[in-house]
Amino acid sequence: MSFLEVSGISVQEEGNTVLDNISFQQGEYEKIAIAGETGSGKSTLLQTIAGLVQPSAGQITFEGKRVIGPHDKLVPGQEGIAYLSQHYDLPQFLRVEQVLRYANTLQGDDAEMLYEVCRISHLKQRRTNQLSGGERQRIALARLLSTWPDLLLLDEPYSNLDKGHKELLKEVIHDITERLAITCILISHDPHDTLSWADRILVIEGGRIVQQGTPEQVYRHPVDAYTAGLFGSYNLIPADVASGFAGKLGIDTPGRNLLVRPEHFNFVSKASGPLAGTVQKVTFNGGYYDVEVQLSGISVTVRTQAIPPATGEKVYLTVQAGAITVL
Ligand SMILES: Nc1ncnc2c1ncn2[C@@H]1O[C@H](COP(=O)(O)OP(=O)(O)OP(=O)(O)O)[C@@H](O)[C@H]1O
Repeated sequence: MSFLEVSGISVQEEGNTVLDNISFQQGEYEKIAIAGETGSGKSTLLQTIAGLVQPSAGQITFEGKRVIGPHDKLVPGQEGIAYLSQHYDLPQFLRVEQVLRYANTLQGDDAEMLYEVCRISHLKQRRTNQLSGGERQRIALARLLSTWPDLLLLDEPYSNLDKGHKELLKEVIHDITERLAITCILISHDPHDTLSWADRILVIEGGRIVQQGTPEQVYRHPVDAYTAGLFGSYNLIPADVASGFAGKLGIDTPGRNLLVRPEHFNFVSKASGPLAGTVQKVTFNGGYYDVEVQLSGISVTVRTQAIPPATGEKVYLTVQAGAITVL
């Protein structure tokens, strides 16, 4: 029996298919991230798992029990699952300590540990209208966790946070999984949030899962340009120039589009560089440079942390072993 089993879930809203036959399983303590463009169905999927949206087909089982949708339940929601919405709400003008006390089902030490994990112990005497956005969010999270769920669903928790609050929330989420042993599913637009955190990433496009795998798999071997673009920049080598491009590297390709990440190109000496080109443009990005190189029939972007060649310079490139994805 899986901790969470999502089988063939579809959701219709106003005659449109928002989720289309979604299936996946989650093991206890497995960290799953969901990535996808705006409107692809990520929030709807979390809300369906939480029992807040009615599926038109399929079934969700959580810890061996079927999740009941809102049409079949007086008070929507599933015991043991907590959903932190992008649009959480706190009661106005109460002290934080009151908000937490009214929601709390935990005994003294457990409650204190939860507040410490959420980095809110120092805020208890504040009123809810005297808090920053990041502080409000951590209090909403602590209030939700005070029922001690087994599964926490986090819907874009990092959006609208400045760098400091974002880093603090990352520590909180780390401690929720490690110290409180609560399993999480997290949605984020930012590849830095998902690639470094997740055990597995589900990629959603138009309500369907188009790829799932470890962060390395979805980053290094995306199934298409959509998935590649969610996790960083890429060069698409069109099929008509692909065999000439790959041939120079000693690789046979089946005449399909190729995908290469900018950091997977290396500048090399003339003797060892099978791809010859001319630098068109150099962009400084802080920790690295993006160098646009015109090769025969195609322009590519090469990312380097070293001092870059100058515009107009003749350069030679190779691609790191195994870093070409055939689409
Ligand atoms: N209650 C609803 N009624 C009508 N359409 C809806 C409803 N809920 C969601 N949708 C539509 O379903 C699609 C998916 O919405 P959803 O919020 O799940 O996407 P998302 O991937 O979470 O987007 P975002 O990243 O912008 O939050 C959108 O086109 C949205 O307009």
